[in-house]
Amino acid sequence: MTSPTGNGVRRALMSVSDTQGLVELAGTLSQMGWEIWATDGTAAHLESGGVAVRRLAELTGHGTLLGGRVKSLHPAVFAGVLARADEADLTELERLGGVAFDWVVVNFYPFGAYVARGGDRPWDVRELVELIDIGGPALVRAAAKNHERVAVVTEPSQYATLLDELRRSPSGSLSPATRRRLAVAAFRLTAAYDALVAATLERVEAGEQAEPRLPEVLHLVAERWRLARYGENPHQSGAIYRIPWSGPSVPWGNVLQGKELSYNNVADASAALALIAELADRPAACAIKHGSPCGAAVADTVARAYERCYEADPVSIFGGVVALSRPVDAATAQLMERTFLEVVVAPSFEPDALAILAKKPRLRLIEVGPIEGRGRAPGWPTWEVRSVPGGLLVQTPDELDLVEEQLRTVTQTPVPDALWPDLRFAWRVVKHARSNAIVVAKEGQTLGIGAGQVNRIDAARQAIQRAGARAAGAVLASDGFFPFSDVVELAAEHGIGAIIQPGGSMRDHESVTAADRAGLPMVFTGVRHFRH
Ligand SMILES: NC(=O)c1ncn([C@@H]2O[C@H](COP(=O)(O)O)[C@@H](O)[C@H]2O)c1NC=O
Repeated sequence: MTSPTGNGVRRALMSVSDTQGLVELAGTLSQMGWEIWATDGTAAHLESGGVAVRRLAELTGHGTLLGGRVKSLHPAVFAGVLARADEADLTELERLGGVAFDWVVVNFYPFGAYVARGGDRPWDVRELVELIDIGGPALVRAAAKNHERVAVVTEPSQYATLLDELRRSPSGSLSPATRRRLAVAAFRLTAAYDALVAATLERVEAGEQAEPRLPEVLHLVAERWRLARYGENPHQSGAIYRIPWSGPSVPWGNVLQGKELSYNNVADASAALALIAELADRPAACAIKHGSPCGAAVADTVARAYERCYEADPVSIFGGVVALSRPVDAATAQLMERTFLEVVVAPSFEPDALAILAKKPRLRLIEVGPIEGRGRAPGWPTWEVRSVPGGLLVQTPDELDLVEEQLRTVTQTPVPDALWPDLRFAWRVVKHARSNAIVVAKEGQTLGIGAGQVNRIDAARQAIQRAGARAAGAVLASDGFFPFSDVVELAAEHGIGAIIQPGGSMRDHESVTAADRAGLPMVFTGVRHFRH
Protein backbone atom coordinates (compact mmCIF):
# COMPACT_ATOMS: atom_id res chain seq x y z
CA MET A 1 0.00 0.00 0.00
CA THR A 2 1.49 3.36 -0.87
CA SER A 3 1.07 6.07 1.70
CA PRO A 4 -2.18 8.00 1.33
CA THR A 5 -0.40 11.21 2.18
CA GLY A 6 0.26 12.14 -1.40
CA ASN A 7 3.79 12.14 -2.82
CA GLY A 8 4.51 8.73 -1.22
CA VAL A 9 5.96 10.17 2.01
CA ARG A 10 5.50 8.06 5.11
CA ARG A 11 5.08 9.70 8.46
CA ALA A 12 5.44 8.68 12.08
CA LEU A 13 3.87 10.70 14.88
CA MET A 14 5.84 10.34 18.10
CA SER A 15 4.82 11.43 21.59
CA VAL A 16 6.45 9.58 24.45
CA SER A 17 7.34 9.82 28.12
CA ASP A 18 9.67 6.82 28.06
CA THR A 19 12.29 7.80 25.49
CA GLN A 20 14.08 4.44 25.55
CA GLY A 21 15.16 3.42 22.04
CA LEU A 22 13.30 6.32 20.41
CA VAL A 23 16.29 8.05 18.80
CA GLU A 24 17.30 4.74 17.19
CA LEU A 25 13.75 4.11 15.97
CA ALA A 26 13.23 7.60 14.60
CA GLY A 27 16.76 7.69 13.16
CA THR A 28 16.19 4.45 11.25
CA LEU A 29 12.80 5.55 9.94
CA SER A 30 14.34 8.87 8.91
CA GLN A 31 17.05 7.10 6.97
CA MET A 32 14.32 5.10 5.26
CA GLY A 33 12.84 8.41 4.08
CA TRP A 34 10.10 8.79 6.69
CA GLU A 35 9.05 12.14 8.12
CA ILE A 36 9.08 12.25 11.91
CA TRP A 37 6.53 14.43 13.67
CA ALA A 38 6.44 14.91 17.43
CA THR A 39 5.05 16.77 20.41
CA ASP A 40 7.45 19.34 21.89
CA GLY A 41 9.33 17.35 24.56
CA THR A 42 9.68 14.33 22.31
CA ALA A 43 10.85 16.54 19.45
CA ALA A 44 13.50 18.14 21.67
CA HIS A 45 14.74 14.68 22.70
CA LEU A 46 14.97 13.53 19.08
CA GLU A 47 16.71 16.72 17.97
CA SER A 48 19.30 16.30 20.72
CA GLY A 49 19.84 12.78 19.35
CA GLY A 50 20.46 14.23 15.86
CA VAL A 51 17.12 13.30 14.28
CA ALA A 52 15.30 15.82 12.09
CA VAL A 53 11.77 16.35 13.42
CA ARG A 54 8.71 18.39 12.53
CA ARG A 55 6.67 19.66 15.47
CA LEU A 56 2.93 19.17 15.71
CA ALA A 57 2.71 22.96 16.16
CA GLU A 58 3.06 23.16 12.35
CA LEU A 59 -0.37 21.54 12.16
CA THR A 60 -2.03 22.93 15.26
CA GLY A 61 -0.72 26.48 15.13
CA HIS A 62 0.37 26.31 18.76
CA GLY A 63 2.88 24.54 20.95
CA THR A 64 2.13 22.86 24.27
CA LEU A 65 -0.76 24.58 26.07
CA LEU A 66 -2.03 24.69 29.68
CA GLY A 67 1.24 23.44 31.16
CA GLY A 68 1.10 20.21 29.12
CA ARG A 69 -2.59 19.46 29.24
CA VAL A 70 -3.01 20.16 25.52
CA LYS A 71 -0.32 19.05 23.08
CA SER A 72 -1.72 16.83 20.38
CA LEU A 73 -5.44 17.35 20.94
CA HIS A 74 -6.35 19.05 17.66
CA PRO A 75 -8.55 18.08 14.66
CA ALA A 76 -5.62 18.36 12.21
CA VAL A 77 -3.63 15.82 14.25
CA PHE A 78 -6.50 13.43 14.92
CA ALA A 79 -7.77 13.61 11.35
CA GLY A 80 -4.25 12.64 10.26
CA VAL A 81 -4.47 9.56 12.46
CA LEU A 82 -8.10 8.65 11.80
CA ALA A 83 -8.36 9.30 8.05
CA ARG A 84 -9.11 6.16 6.08
CA ALA A 85 -7.11 5.38 2.98
CA ASP A 86 -9.90 6.60 0.69
CA GLU A 87 -10.22 9.62 -1.45
CA ALA A 88 -13.01 11.29 0.49
CA ASP A 89 -11.14 11.18 3.80
CA LEU A 90 -7.83 12.21 2.29
CA THR A 91 -9.37 15.13 0.44
CA GLU A 92 -11.04 16.30 3.63
CA LEU A 93 -7.75 15.93 5.48
CA GLU A 94 -5.95 17.98 2.89
CA ARG A 95 -8.62 20.70 3.10
CA LEU A 96 -8.04 20.78 6.86
CA GLY A 97 -4.31 21.27 6.32
CA GLY A 98 -3.47 17.92 7.90
CA VAL A 99 -1.16 15.12 6.89
CA ALA A 100 -1.76 11.39 7.22
CA PHE A 101 0.32 9.47 9.74
CA ASP A 102 1.32 5.85 9.08
CA TRP A 103 2.73 5.08 12.52
CA VAL A 104 1.73 6.50 15.88
CA VAL A 105 4.40 5.91 18.52
CA VAL A 106 3.13 6.84 21.98
CA ASN A 107 3.68 5.89 25.56
CA PHE A 108 1.89 7.51 28.45
CA TYR A 109 2.76 9.67 31.43
CA PRO A 110 4.13 7.34 34.13
CA PHE A 111 0.96 7.31 36.24
CA GLY A 112 1.49 3.67 37.30
CA ALA A 113 5.06 4.27 38.47
CA TYR A 114 3.90 7.21 40.59
CA VAL A 115 1.09 5.14 42.12
CA ALA A 116 3.40 2.24 42.90
CA ARG A 117 6.17 4.34 44.42
CA GLY A 118 6.67 2.93 47.84
CA GLY A 119 8.04 4.04 51.15
CA ASP A 120 7.03 7.11 53.07
CA ARG A 121 6.17 9.32 50.11
CA PRO A 122 2.42 9.89 50.17
CA TRP A 123 0.75 10.86 46.95
CA ASP A 124 0.41 14.51 46.04
CA VAL A 125 -3.04 14.52 44.49
CA ARG A 126 -2.21 17.45 42.20
CA GLU A 127 0.83 15.63 40.85
CA LEU A 128 -1.21 12.48 40.50
CA VAL A 129 -3.93 14.25 38.51
CA GLU A 130 -1.41 15.90 36.19
CA LEU A 131 -0.06 12.43 35.45
CA ILE A 132 -3.39 11.34 33.99
CA ASP A 133 -2.51 11.26 30.32
CA ILE A 134 -5.33 12.42 28.07
CA GLY A 135 -3.81 13.11 24.67
CA GLY A 136 -1.64 9.95 24.64
CA PRO A 137 -4.49 7.47 25.16
CA ALA A 138 -6.63 9.45 22.71
CA LEU A 139 -3.95 9.16 20.02
CA VAL A 140 -3.46 5.48 20.77
CA ARG A 141 -7.18 4.71 20.59
CA ALA A 142 -7.53 6.66 17.37
CA ALA A 143 -4.59 4.85 15.75
CA ALA A 144 -5.83 1.48 17.00
CA LYS A 145 -9.30 2.15 15.59
CA ASN A 146 -7.73 2.99 12.23
CA HIS A 147 -5.44 -0.06 12.24
CA GLU A 148 -6.45 -0.86 8.71
CA ARG A 149 -4.07 1.93 7.69
CA VAL A 150 -2.14 2.94 10.81
CA ALA A 151 0.28 1.04 13.05
CA VAL A 152 0.09 1.92 16.75
CA VAL A 153 3.33 1.39 18.66
CA THR A 154 3.08 1.62 22.44
CA GLU A 155 6.17 -0.13 23.84
CA PRO A 156 9.90 0.37 23.29
CA SER A 157 10.17 -3.43 23.33
CA GLN A 158 8.18 -3.50 20.06
CA TYR A 159 10.55 -1.23 18.09
CA ALA A 160 13.17 -3.75 16.96
CA THR A 161 10.77 -6.37 15.62
CA LEU A 162 8.63 -3.80 13.85
CA LEU A 163 11.64 -2.21 12.17
CA ASP A 164 12.75 -5.65 11.16
CA GLU A 165 9.39 -6.41 9.57
CA LEU A 166 9.38 -3.03 7.85
CA ARG A 167 12.83 -3.61 6.34
CA ARG A 168 11.81 -7.00 4.99
CA SER A 169 8.45 -5.87 3.65
CA PRO A 170 8.41 -5.42 -0.16
CA SER A 171 5.57 -2.88 0.21
CA GLY A 172 7.42 -0.94 2.90
CA SER A 173 4.60 -1.35 5.42
CA LEU A 174 3.67 -3.64 8.23
CA SER A 175 1.28 -6.49 7.49
CA PRO A 176 -2.44 -6.13 8.28
CA ALA A 177 -2.05 -8.91 10.87
CA THR A 178 0.73 -7.01 12.65
CA ARG A 179 -1.32 -3.81 12.66
CA ARG A 180 -4.28 -5.68 14.13
CA ARG A 181 -2.07 -7.28 16.79
CA LEU A 182 -0.71 -3.85 17.70
CA ALA A 183 -4.26 -2.48 17.91
CA VAL A 184 -5.30 -5.24 20.30
CA ALA A 185 -2.29 -4.50 22.52
CA ALA A 186 -3.12 -0.79 22.37
CA PHE A 187 -6.75 -1.18 23.45
CA ARG A 188 -5.65 -3.50 26.25
CA LEU A 189 -3.20 -0.84 27.35
CA THR A 190 -5.70 2.02 27.40
CA ALA A 191 -8.23 -0.15 29.26
CA ALA A 192 -5.60 -1.04 31.87
CA TYR A 193 -4.53 2.58 32.16
CA ASP A 194 -8.06 3.81 32.80
CA ALA A 195 -8.73 0.98 35.26
CA LEU A 196 -5.67 2.02 37.25
CA VAL A 197 -6.70 5.68 37.19
CA ALA A 198 -10.20 4.77 38.42
CA ALA A 199 -8.88 2.49 41.18
CA THR A 200 -6.39 5.13 42.27
CA LEU A 201 -8.89 7.97 42.42
CA GLU A 202 -11.15 5.71 44.44
CA ARG A 203 -8.26 5.20 46.85
CA VAL A 204 -7.63 8.93 47.01
CA GLU A 205 -11.23 9.39 48.08
CA ALA A 206 -11.03 6.63 50.68
CA GLY A 207 -7.57 7.66 51.96
CA GLU A 208 -4.39 6.18 50.56
CA GLN A 209 -3.85 3.75 53.40
CA ALA A 210 -7.50 2.77 53.75
CA GLU A 211 -8.68 -0.73 52.98
CA PRO A 212 -9.85 -0.63 49.38
CA ARG A 213 -13.56 -1.09 48.90
CA LEU A 214 -14.77 -4.03 46.90
CA PRO A 215 -15.82 -2.31 43.69
CA GLU A 216 -19.19 -2.63 42.03
CA VAL A 217 -17.50 -3.35 38.74
CA LEU A 218 -14.26 -5.26 38.96
CA HIS A 219 -11.56 -4.57 36.39
CA LEU A 220 -8.73 -7.00 36.60
CA VAL A 221 -5.53 -5.83 35.00
CA ALA A 222 -2.61 -8.20 34.97
CA GLU A 223 0.17 -8.86 32.53
CA ARG A 224 1.21 -12.33 31.57
CA TRP A 225 4.49 -13.08 33.29
CA ARG A 226 4.97 -16.45 31.68
CA LEU A 227 3.15 -19.43 30.31
CA ALA A 228 3.25 -22.35 32.72
CA ARG A 229 4.26 -25.74 31.38
CA TYR A 230 0.61 -26.61 31.82
CA GLY A 231 -2.21 -25.95 34.27
CA GLU A 232 -2.85 -27.93 37.41
CA ASN A 233 -2.70 -31.08 35.23
CA PRO A 234 -0.93 -31.75 31.94
CA HIS A 235 -4.19 -31.69 29.95
CA GLN A 236 -4.92 -28.14 31.18
CA SER A 237 -3.11 -25.06 29.91
CA GLY A 238 -1.98 -22.41 32.36
CA ALA A 239 -0.16 -19.12 32.69
CA ILE A 240 0.98 -16.82 35.45
CA TYR A 241 -0.07 -13.18 35.38
CA ARG A 242 1.30 -10.45 37.51
CA ILE A 243 -0.35 -7.44 39.05
CA PRO A 244 1.32 -4.16 40.06
CA TRP A 245 2.97 -4.95 43.33
CA SER A 246 5.90 -3.59 45.32
CA GLY A 247 6.44 -6.29 47.93
CA PRO A 248 8.20 -9.60 47.43
CA SER A 249 6.10 -12.06 45.50
CA VAL A 250 6.74 -15.00 43.23
CA PRO A 251 5.55 -13.41 39.97
CA TRP A 252 7.82 -10.43 40.64
CA GLY A 253 10.77 -12.59 41.68
CA ASN A 254 13.93 -13.43 39.74
CA VAL A 255 14.06 -17.00 38.57
CA LEU A 256 17.76 -17.80 38.84
CA GLN A 257 17.78 -21.34 37.53
CA GLY A 258 15.69 -24.44 37.02
CA LYS A 259 13.13 -26.14 34.86
CA GLU A 260 10.24 -24.12 33.53
CA LEU A 261 7.89 -23.11 36.36
CA SER A 262 4.63 -24.96 36.59
CA TYR A 263 1.26 -23.61 37.69
CA ASN A 264 1.44 -25.72 40.87
CA ASN A 265 5.01 -24.52 41.56
CA VAL A 266 3.87 -20.91 41.58
CA ALA A 267 0.86 -21.70 43.76
CA ASP A 268 3.00 -23.58 46.29
CA ALA A 269 5.88 -21.10 46.18
CA SER A 270 3.40 -18.28 46.89
CA ALA A 271 1.93 -20.26 49.81
CA ALA A 272 5.47 -20.86 51.12
CA LEU A 273 6.33 -17.18 50.85
CA ALA A 274 3.15 -16.17 52.69
CA LEU A 275 3.98 -18.50 55.58
CA ILE A 276 7.66 -17.61 55.79
CA ALA A 277 6.77 -13.91 55.88
CA GLU A 278 4.97 -14.57 59.18
CA LEU A 279 8.04 -16.25 60.69
CA ALA A 280 10.57 -13.80 59.27
CA ASP A 281 11.60 -12.16 62.54
CA ARG A 282 13.98 -15.14 62.87
CA PRO A 283 15.86 -17.41 60.47
CA ALA A 284 13.04 -19.70 59.35
CA ALA A 285 12.23 -22.37 56.79
CA CYS A 286 9.03 -23.99 55.61
CA ALA A 287 8.10 -26.62 53.08
CA ILE A 288 4.82 -26.73 51.16
CA LYS A 289 3.19 -29.68 49.47
CA HIS A 290 -0.11 -29.40 47.63
CA GLY A 291 -0.84 -26.00 49.11
CA SER A 292 -0.25 -26.90 52.77
CA PRO A 293 2.87 -26.82 54.90
CA CYS A 294 4.42 -30.19 55.70
CA GLY A 295 7.16 -28.66 57.84
CA ALA A 296 8.19 -25.32 59.31
CA ALA A 297 10.90 -24.34 61.77
CA VAL A 298 12.82 -21.43 63.21
CA ALA A 299 16.41 -21.54 64.52
CA ASP A 300 19.49 -19.40 65.08
CA THR A 301 20.75 -19.90 61.54
CA VAL A 302 18.94 -20.47 58.27
CA ALA A 303 20.82 -23.76 57.73
CA ARG A 304 19.61 -25.07 61.07
CA ALA A 305 16.08 -23.82 60.37
CA TYR A 306 16.07 -25.73 57.07
CA GLU A 307 17.46 -28.85 58.76
CA ARG A 308 14.73 -28.69 61.41
CA CYS A 309 12.08 -28.08 58.73
CA TYR A 310 13.34 -31.16 56.90
CA GLU A 311 13.34 -33.23 60.10
CA ALA A 312 9.78 -32.12 60.84
CA ASP A 313 8.57 -34.54 58.18
CA PRO A 314 11.39 -36.06 56.10
CA VAL A 315 8.91 -38.13 54.09
CA SER A 316 6.57 -35.37 52.94
CA ILE A 317 9.22 -32.77 52.03
CA PHE A 318 10.26 -34.95 49.06
CA GLY A 319 9.30 -32.96 45.92
CA GLY A 320 8.33 -29.99 48.08
CA VAL A 321 8.59 -26.26 47.68
CA VAL A 322 10.78 -24.61 50.32
CA ALA A 323 10.91 -20.99 51.43
CA LEU A 324 13.54 -19.40 53.66
CA SER A 325 13.41 -16.11 55.52
CA ARG A 326 17.11 -15.30 55.08
CA PRO A 327 19.57 -15.46 52.16
CA VAL A 328 20.55 -19.01 51.29
CA ASP A 329 24.17 -19.66 52.27
CA ALA A 330 26.49 -22.53 51.34
CA ALA A 331 25.66 -24.54 54.48
CA THR A 332 21.94 -24.43 53.69
CA ALA A 333 22.54 -25.24 50.03
CA GLN A 334 24.57 -28.30 51.00
CA LEU A 335 21.69 -29.56 53.10
CA MET A 336 19.13 -28.86 50.39
CA GLU A 337 21.20 -30.62 47.75
CA ARG A 338 20.54 -33.94 49.49
CA THR A 339 16.80 -33.85 48.91
CA PHE A 340 14.64 -33.68 45.81
CA LEU A 341 12.97 -30.28 45.98
CA GLU A 342 10.93 -28.60 43.26
CA VAL A 343 11.46 -24.93 44.15
CA VAL A 344 13.39 -22.85 46.67
CA VAL A 345 12.18 -19.29 47.36
CA ALA A 346 14.40 -16.96 49.37
CA PRO A 347 15.30 -13.28 49.74
CA SER A 348 18.55 -14.06 47.86
CA PHE A 349 21.14 -16.75 47.22
CA GLU A 350 24.82 -16.29 48.10
CA PRO A 351 27.26 -17.07 45.24
CA ASP A 352 28.62 -20.17 47.06
CA ALA A 353 25.09 -21.46 47.52
CA LEU A 354 24.33 -20.90 43.84
CA ALA A 355 27.45 -22.84 42.86
CA ILE A 356 26.31 -25.79 44.98
CA LEU A 357 22.72 -25.71 43.74
CA ALA A 358 23.86 -25.39 40.12
CA LYS A 359 24.60 -29.11 40.38
CA LYS A 360 20.82 -29.54 40.43
CA PRO A 361 19.95 -27.60 37.28
CA ARG A 362 16.30 -28.66 37.33
CA LEU A 363 15.74 -27.17 40.80
CA ARG A 364 14.00 -23.80 40.43
CA LEU A 365 15.49 -20.99 42.52
CA ILE A 366 13.46 -17.83 42.98
CA GLU A 367 14.94 -14.73 44.56
CA VAL A 368 12.29 -12.35 45.91
CA GLY A 369 14.26 -9.73 47.87
CA PRO A 370 14.01 -8.95 51.58
CA ILE A 371 10.98 -10.59 53.12
CA GLU A 372 10.57 -8.37 56.18
CA GLY A 373 8.54 -5.26 55.70
CA ARG A 374 6.39 -7.10 53.22
CA GLY A 375 3.64 -4.86 52.00
CA ARG A 376 1.28 -3.93 49.25
CA ALA A 377 2.03 -1.46 46.57
CA PRO A 378 0.48 1.72 47.86
CA GLY A 379 -2.75 2.36 46.07
CA TRP A 380 -3.03 -1.04 44.54
CA PRO A 381 -5.57 -3.33 46.13
CA THR A 382 -4.51 -6.94 46.29
CA TRP A 383 -7.78 -8.71 46.57
CA GLU A 384 -7.77 -12.45 46.47
CA VAL A 385 -9.75 -13.55 43.47
CA ARG A 386 -10.93 -17.03 42.71
CA SER A 387 -13.22 -18.10 39.93
CA VAL A 388 -16.31 -20.22 40.28
CA PRO A 389 -18.50 -21.19 37.33
CA GLY A 390 -20.41 -18.06 36.41
CA GLY A 391 -18.59 -15.70 38.74
CA LEU A 392 -15.66 -14.62 40.84
CA LEU A 393 -15.14 -14.79 44.58
CA VAL A 394 -13.27 -11.75 45.82
CA GLN A 395 -11.99 -11.04 49.30
CA THR A 396 -9.35 -9.09 51.14
CA PRO A 397 -6.41 -11.32 52.04
CA ASP A 398 -6.14 -12.90 55.49
CA GLU A 399 -3.44 -10.57 56.77
CA LEU A 400 -4.44 -10.64 60.42
CA ASP A 401 -1.60 -11.63 62.73
CA LEU A 402 -2.11 -12.96 66.23
CA VAL A 403 -3.97 -10.34 68.27
CA GLU A 404 -2.19 -10.56 71.62
CA GLU A 405 -4.90 -8.65 73.52
CA GLN A 406 -7.48 -11.18 72.40
CA LEU A 407 -5.59 -14.24 73.67
CA ARG A 408 -7.51 -15.77 76.56
CA THR A 409 -6.53 -18.78 78.65
CA VAL A 410 -9.89 -20.47 79.16
CA THR A 411 -8.77 -23.34 81.39
CA GLN A 412 -8.00 -23.25 85.08
CA THR A 413 -4.60 -24.71 84.21
CA PRO A 414 -2.38 -21.83 83.10
CA VAL A 415 -0.06 -22.03 80.09
CA PRO A 416 3.54 -22.59 81.24
CA ASP A 417 5.66 -19.60 80.17
CA ALA A 418 7.93 -21.88 78.13
CA LEU A 419 5.07 -22.94 75.87
CA TRP A 420 3.86 -19.48 74.79
CA PRO A 421 6.42 -19.08 71.96
CA ASP A 422 5.37 -22.47 70.58
CA LEU A 423 1.67 -21.59 70.77
CA ARG A 424 2.33 -18.45 68.72
CA PHE A 425 4.52 -20.36 66.26
CA ALA A 426 2.00 -23.18 65.77
CA TRP A 427 -0.83 -20.66 65.36
CA ARG A 428 1.04 -18.84 62.58
CA VAL A 429 1.70 -22.12 60.80
CA VAL A 430 -1.84 -23.51 61.09
CA LYS A 431 -3.17 -20.33 59.49
CA HIS A 432 -1.40 -21.39 56.28
CA ALA A 433 -2.59 -25.01 56.23
CA ARG A 434 -5.73 -25.95 54.35
CA SER A 435 -8.80 -26.42 56.56
CA ASN A 436 -9.55 -28.40 58.57
CA ALA A 437 -6.04 -28.07 59.92
CA ILE A 438 -4.18 -29.03 63.09
CA VAL A 439 -0.50 -28.35 63.80
CA VAL A 440 1.58 -30.02 66.51
CA ALA A 441 4.81 -28.16 67.27
CA LYS A 442 7.61 -28.00 69.81
CA GLU A 443 10.54 -25.63 70.27
CA GLY A 444 9.90 -23.73 67.05
CA GLN A 445 9.51 -26.82 64.89
CA THR A 446 6.38 -28.47 63.55
CA LEU A 447 6.23 -32.16 64.34
CA GLY A 448 2.98 -33.11 62.65
CA ILE A 449 0.53 -31.26 60.42
CA GLY A 450 -2.94 -32.54 59.54
CA ALA A 451 -4.53 -30.46 56.77
CA GLY A 452 -7.35 -30.46 54.23
CA GLN A 453 -9.51 -32.88 56.22
CA VAL A 454 -13.29 -32.95 56.12
CA ASN A 455 -13.52 -33.15 59.90
CA ARG A 456 -11.34 -31.78 62.67
CA ILE A 457 -10.72 -35.00 64.57
CA ASP A 458 -9.19 -36.60 61.46
CA ALA A 459 -6.90 -33.58 61.06
CA ALA A 460 -5.88 -33.97 64.71
CA ARG A 461 -5.29 -37.71 64.35
CA GLN A 462 -3.12 -37.08 61.30
CA ALA A 463 -1.05 -34.39 63.02
CA ILE A 464 -0.57 -36.43 66.19
CA GLN A 465 0.24 -39.60 64.29
CA ARG A 466 2.88 -37.73 62.26
CA ALA A 467 4.37 -36.31 65.45
CA GLY A 468 4.45 -39.79 67.04
CA ALA A 469 6.24 -39.96 70.39
CA ARG A 470 7.42 -36.38 69.87
CA ALA A 471 3.87 -35.14 70.62
CA ALA A 472 4.50 -35.36 74.37
CA GLY A 473 5.07 -31.84 75.68
CA ALA A 474 4.35 -30.26 72.29
CA VAL A 475 1.57 -27.73 71.60
CA LEU A 476 -1.43 -28.18 69.32
CA ALA A 477 -3.00 -25.44 67.18
CA SER A 478 -6.31 -25.62 65.35
CA ASP A 479 -7.43 -23.21 62.56
CA GLY A 480 -11.09 -23.52 63.61
CA PHE A 481 -12.96 -24.08 66.85
CA PHE A 482 -13.68 -27.52 68.32
CA PRO A 483 -17.28 -28.60 67.84
CA PHE A 484 -16.75 -31.48 70.27
CA SER A 485 -14.30 -32.35 73.04
CA ASP A 486 -12.75 -35.20 71.00
CA VAL A 487 -9.66 -33.27 69.85
CA VAL A 488 -8.88 -32.22 73.43
CA GLU A 489 -9.24 -35.81 74.64
CA LEU A 490 -6.97 -37.10 71.87
CA ALA A 491 -4.40 -34.38 72.62
CA ALA A 492 -4.45 -35.25 76.34
CA GLU A 493 -3.94 -38.95 75.58
CA HIS A 494 -0.75 -38.10 73.68
CA GLY A 495 0.68 -35.75 76.28
CA ILE A 496 0.13 -32.46 74.39
CA GLY A 497 1.26 -29.61 76.67
CA ALA A 498 -1.08 -26.79 75.54
CA ILE A 499 -3.73 -26.02 72.93
CA ILE A 500 -4.48 -22.87 70.95
CA GLN A 501 -7.70 -22.55 68.97
CA PRO A 502 -10.19 -19.80 68.03
CA GLY A 503 -12.99 -20.78 70.44
CA GLY A 504 -16.55 -19.79 69.65
CA SER A 505 -18.29 -23.16 69.44
CA MET A 506 -21.66 -23.66 71.14
CA ARG A 507 -19.98 -26.57 72.93
CA ASP A 508 -16.79 -24.75 73.98
CA HIS A 509 -17.58 -25.61 77.60
CA GLU A 510 -17.26 -29.37 76.80
CA SER A 511 -13.75 -28.84 75.40
CA VAL A 512 -12.76 -26.60 78.31
CA THR A 513 -14.05 -29.16 80.85
CA ALA A 514 -12.16 -31.97 79.10
CA ALA A 515 -8.99 -29.88 79.06
CA ASP A 516 -9.28 -29.02 82.76
CA ARG A 517 -9.97 -32.67 83.57
CA ALA A 518 -6.67 -33.53 81.86
CA GLY A 519 -4.78 -30.56 83.34
CA LEU A 520 -4.22 -29.36 79.77
CA PRO A 521 -4.09 -25.57 79.32
CA MET A 522 -6.07 -24.11 76.42
CA VAL A 523 -5.99 -20.64 74.84
CA PHE A 524 -8.67 -19.00 72.69
CA THR A 525 -7.57 -16.53 70.03
CA GLY A 526 -11.00 -15.18 69.13
CA VAL A 527 -10.00 -15.37 65.44
CA ARG A 528 -10.27 -18.23 63.02
CA HIS A 529 -8.20 -18.79 59.91
CA PHE A 530 -9.99 -21.05 57.46
CA ARG A 531 -8.16 -21.58 54.20
CA HIS A 532 -9.84 -23.50 51.42
N1 LIG B 1 -2.63 16.51 26.07
C1 LIG B 1 -2.12 16.14 24.97
O1 LIG B 1 -2.50 16.67 23.95
C2 LIG B 1 -1.09 15.08 24.90
N2 LIG B 1 -0.69 14.51 23.77
C3 LIG B 1 0.27 13.61 24.08
N3 LIG B 1 0.47 13.60 25.40
C4 LIG B 1 1.44 12.83 26.14
O2 LIG B 1 2.57 13.67 26.33
C5 LIG B 1 3.76 12.89 26.38
C6 LIG B 1 4.79 13.50 25.47
O3 LIG B 1 4.86 14.87 25.61
P1 LIG B 1 6.18 15.67 25.19
O4 LIG B 1 6.51 15.19 23.82
O5 LIG B 1 5.81 17.06 25.24
O6 LIG B 1 7.24 15.33 26.20
C7 LIG B 1 3.38 11.48 25.99
O7 LIG B 1 3.50 10.64 27.15
C8 LIG B 1 1.96 11.58 25.49
O8 LIG B 1 1.22 10.42 25.87
C9 LIG B 1 -0.37 14.51 25.96
N4 LIG B 1 -0.41 14.80 27.28
C10 LIG B 1 -1.41 14.62 28.15
O9 LIG B 1 -2.53 14.42 28.02
